[in-house]
Amino acid sequence: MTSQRKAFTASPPRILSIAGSDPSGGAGIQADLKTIASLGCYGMCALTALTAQNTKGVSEIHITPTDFFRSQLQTLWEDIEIDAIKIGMLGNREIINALHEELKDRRIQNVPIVIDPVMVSTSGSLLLTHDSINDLIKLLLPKCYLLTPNLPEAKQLLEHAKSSIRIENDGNLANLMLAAHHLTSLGPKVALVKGGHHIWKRSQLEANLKEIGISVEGENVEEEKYLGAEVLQGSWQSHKLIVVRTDLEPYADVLSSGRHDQDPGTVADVLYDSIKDQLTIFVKPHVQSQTTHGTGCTLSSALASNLTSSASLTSVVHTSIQYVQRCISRGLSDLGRGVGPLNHLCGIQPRPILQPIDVPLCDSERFPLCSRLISCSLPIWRAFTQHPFVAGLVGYTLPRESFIYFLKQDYLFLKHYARVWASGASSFTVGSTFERIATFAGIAAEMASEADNHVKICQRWGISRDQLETTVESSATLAYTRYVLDVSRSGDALELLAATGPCLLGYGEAGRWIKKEQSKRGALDRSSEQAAAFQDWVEYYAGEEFQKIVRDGIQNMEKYAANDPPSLKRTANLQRIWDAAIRLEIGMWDEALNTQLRRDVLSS
Ligand SMILES: Cc1ncc(COP(=O)(O)O)c(N)n1
Repeated sequence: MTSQRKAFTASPPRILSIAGSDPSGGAGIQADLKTIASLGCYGMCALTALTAQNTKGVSEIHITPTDFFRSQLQTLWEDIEIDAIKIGMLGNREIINALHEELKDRRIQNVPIVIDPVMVSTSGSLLLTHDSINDLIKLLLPKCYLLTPNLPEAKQLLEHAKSSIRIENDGNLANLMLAAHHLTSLGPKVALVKGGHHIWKRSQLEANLKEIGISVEGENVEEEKYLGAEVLQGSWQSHKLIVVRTDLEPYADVLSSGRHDQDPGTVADVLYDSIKDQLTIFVKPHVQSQTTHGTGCTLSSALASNLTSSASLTSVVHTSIQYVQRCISRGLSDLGRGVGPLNHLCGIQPRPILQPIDVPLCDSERFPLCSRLISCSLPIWRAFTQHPFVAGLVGYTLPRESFIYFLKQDYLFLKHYARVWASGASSFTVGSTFERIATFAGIAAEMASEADNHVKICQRWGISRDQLETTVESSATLAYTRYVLDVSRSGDALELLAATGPCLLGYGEAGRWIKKEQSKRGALDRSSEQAAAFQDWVEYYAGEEFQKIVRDGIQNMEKYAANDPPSLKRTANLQRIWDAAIRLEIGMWDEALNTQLRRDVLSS
């Protein structure tokens, strides 16, 4: 049982939180692990300290003995590859020095490190001794990719580092920008200074934006591009400057329990990316809430999780901020008697329409629609493209009967798919041009060639085309194919592309993922008939010919979207279709893995 489970394990991105424990579950490693899991990643932790605390405050702190702290890390390094690290409460100098030593390990040299410089808890307890701040600056900031202080913490760090820069604590955007910029000279490549302590009237913030040369109307307003935000561009003191606003209607409706009066107040965070020399101001509505315990922990672990995608830094930060905003707005206000925790798991309940973007597969600037659809479906997207069925093809541990079962069903599936494209080519709608007819008919023809590949693989086991043709269609195949046919008849071209996109893009990604995983394992024994058949399948989907079809498919979708940019409502509908198709894809693979159970009810 154990080894079988292991054979089918496809790990999601692995995030390590190095932080303290909060037994009330709102902050520290407890918040981190919930955040990481709800963003579709696998969370681990090494404890720097035990605290006794609840929603009202911290009553006691017990710092982990240094040797034991190091031992936790070494035990992880020697076994598990880590994709991102988040560092939170450190407690004292001994822990900082021990961590500094451990971070020298060559196995984690390229892992992005996010540091939340936790100094004082919301309730006022000291979580880092004063004499530790210089060590934090000297030993850990040079290792840091992304530092996430709030403005008072940023000010303290700069003062301890004897920076010549003086920051006022008034939330003025210029202060946030100066702080973010100067903090990167202490080592971090990127600094995100959180301005949540200062609540602006929207009109004041707009005046402040104007003062620094960003206008809210006019030429530098870039149209919303599926980002779920209004994006403005400009410059400040020779740095490129972007403003991402989610405080304006209709974006602000993401906070369903927030206030909806004229001016609910606005807060701003500032990011400085020293690699691009670019500042980004994230302006968001102030969420009227008493449930903010653990906000910093949650944001930094969301950032570490989202950094494992290949999204641009701006969209990683935007995505993470939006996640935290939602968790605060749905916070658990009556959990205890003090400051309640965020609702970390609200993100895995049915999603509101405007999810922020994040781009695991394609570039958000060149492919805004596809990257948006993928990022908003990320947990199920990963469950699909790295499904245990797919994972079983990496080392050929997938049961043979599951594979054959799937090929037979997929053969039927492809036939219905060809019908879908042919009907898309023949339907006469406003967008019915020769180009569209030719594209759609061309895709129908590609289905035939994919089906031929299935026939070729099946022949290895003496299964003929006739047998494939007479296979009984399973419930998962019926559900998926008829759903797509339904969309093709009742929807427009873009909806059809959203329904079929997961199949095309997902198989392309699965093929590439299997090859990548195989290359990590070194030489595989391909001498058995089974291994050869599995590998034929892998090579087909990872091969350049299929990958080109995927790229063309992405471009085709983007072209349709660019010609007739979907409104927010239509984008939300495309997302629903896309998500449904992913769930149906997962259903086909689930079913194939459960063939033993089905044998009695389906003739093969
Ligand atoms: C273990 C631990 N880590 C971090 C915080 C800071 O969180 P907050 O500022 O919300 O109190 C905390 N209270 N406990």
